Parts: sequence; structure tokens; C-alpha cells
Amino acid sequence: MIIARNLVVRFGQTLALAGTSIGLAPGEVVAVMGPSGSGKSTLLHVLAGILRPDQGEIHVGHQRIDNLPDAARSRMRLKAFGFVLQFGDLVPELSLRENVELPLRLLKVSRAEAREKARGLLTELEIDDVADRRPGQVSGGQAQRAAVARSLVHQPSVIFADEPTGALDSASGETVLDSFTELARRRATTVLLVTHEARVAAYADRTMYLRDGKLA
Ligand SMILES: Nc1ncnc2c1ncn2[C@@H]1O[C@H](COP(=O)(O)OP(=O)(O)OP(=O)(O)O)[C@@H](O)[C@H]1O
Repeated sequence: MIIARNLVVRFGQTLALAGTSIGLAPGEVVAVMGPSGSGKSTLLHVLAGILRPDQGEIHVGHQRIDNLPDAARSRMRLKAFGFVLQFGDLVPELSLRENVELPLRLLKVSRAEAREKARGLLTELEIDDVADRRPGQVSGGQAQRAAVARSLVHQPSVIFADEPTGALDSASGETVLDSFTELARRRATTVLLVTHEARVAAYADRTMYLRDGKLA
């Protein structure tokens, strides 16, 4: 699903990625672990087309993405990728339901169809009873489950998750990870899971270790 070769990213004197190559198969859940500053978030941002590498190539399916113009990369991100970040990153003014519908609305799916697709996921993630509340009016675990629903609703080919349960206590973190990985596997969605916690990486099919910008 994703093949990246010899990725190099520099921030001034810092070599954040030092010639890293990685391949993710369709439907695979892969964890990337490593100490603080080892380049995990940089790798995620580069693979997701948020950050352009200084060197190297990234292919998603049959398309090379690292050399696409910004507008084309943004469109591809919206269509083909989903994201779950540490603090959910939900729009605070919208209800959980509207947050989950958002990727579909941005892709010009009708309101009725977006509502129907969101409804299914809100039910599966057991947050349908709080779906009309805003992120500030629900628990951290419920908000993270809404972020998971939002990442899946447009059936992306890859979901990028950066410390998705880092802000939760371990019990709510496990509930979120259980449903996230179960739903992603059922839909054969590839997941790249960045974490420094072994108990989070345990949900993946395979774990890769980054150290000083290189995969071990
Ligand atoms: N925008 C930036 N400007 C300058 N240096 C940066 C920037 N982003 C990352 N770095 C540096 O690049 C290296 C890799 O950072 P990165 O955030 O990818 O690590 P990480 O493994 O995700 O760390 P953590 O687990 O602490 O989030 C670090 O040395 C970091 O200080």
C-alpha cells in the first residue's frame, strides 16, 4: 500500500530521518516505536504527505506522492488517508456526529449519506448516545473514539495514528485501541501506529523500531 525508499529529512543540523525505507502491506497494522526524538512523528508526517522529504521516494498504491504539487497532495490526503492524533484534534464547535461526518462533507458526499455512514460508526464505537454533544462535553475516551470514527468514515486506504491513546488512562486507551484495530482490520485498512508504549504496539501485526532516524 505504501512503499518509501531512502527517506531523508533534515531540520537545520538535525538529521530527523537518515535514509529510512519502509513498506506497508494492504490491511496491515504496523507500529513504529522508538525513543523520544528518534524521528517517529517525522516519518508519519512524511509518509502522509504533510512534510516533503529532502531525499527519497514515497509511493502510495501506484502513485508517487512526494513530488506532487501541494494541492494534489492535499486532495490525496483527504481522500486516501485518515488520521488519529494524540488529542483527537476534533473541531470543538462541532458535535461528535458532525466531526465524524466532516471528511465526507469535504469530499462533497451528500448530507444524508454522510449522516448514514457516520451513524453506523458511532454505533459500532458505542458513542451514539453522546453523538450530539461537542468534544468538550464528553470524556477523553469518547472523544478519541469519535476521532477513530472520523478516521475511518471515508474508507481511506491508510490511517496514520500518532500516539492515539497517549492522553488517556490505560483502561480507556485499551477500549479505544481494541475497537480501532478491530474496525480497521475488518475493513482491511492499513494502519501506521506511532507510539513509545509497548502495550500500544502490542495491537499491531508487526513493530518497527526507529533510532536516530533509522529503522532497525
Ligand atoms: N519542526 C522541526 N524543527 C526542527 N527540528 C525538528 C522539527 N520537528 C522535529 N525536529 C527534530 O527532529 C528529530 C525527530 O523528531 P520527531 O518529532 O520526529 O521525533 P519523535 O520520535 O516523534 O519524538 P517524540 O516521541 O518525542 O514525539 C528530533 O531531534 C526533533 O527535535
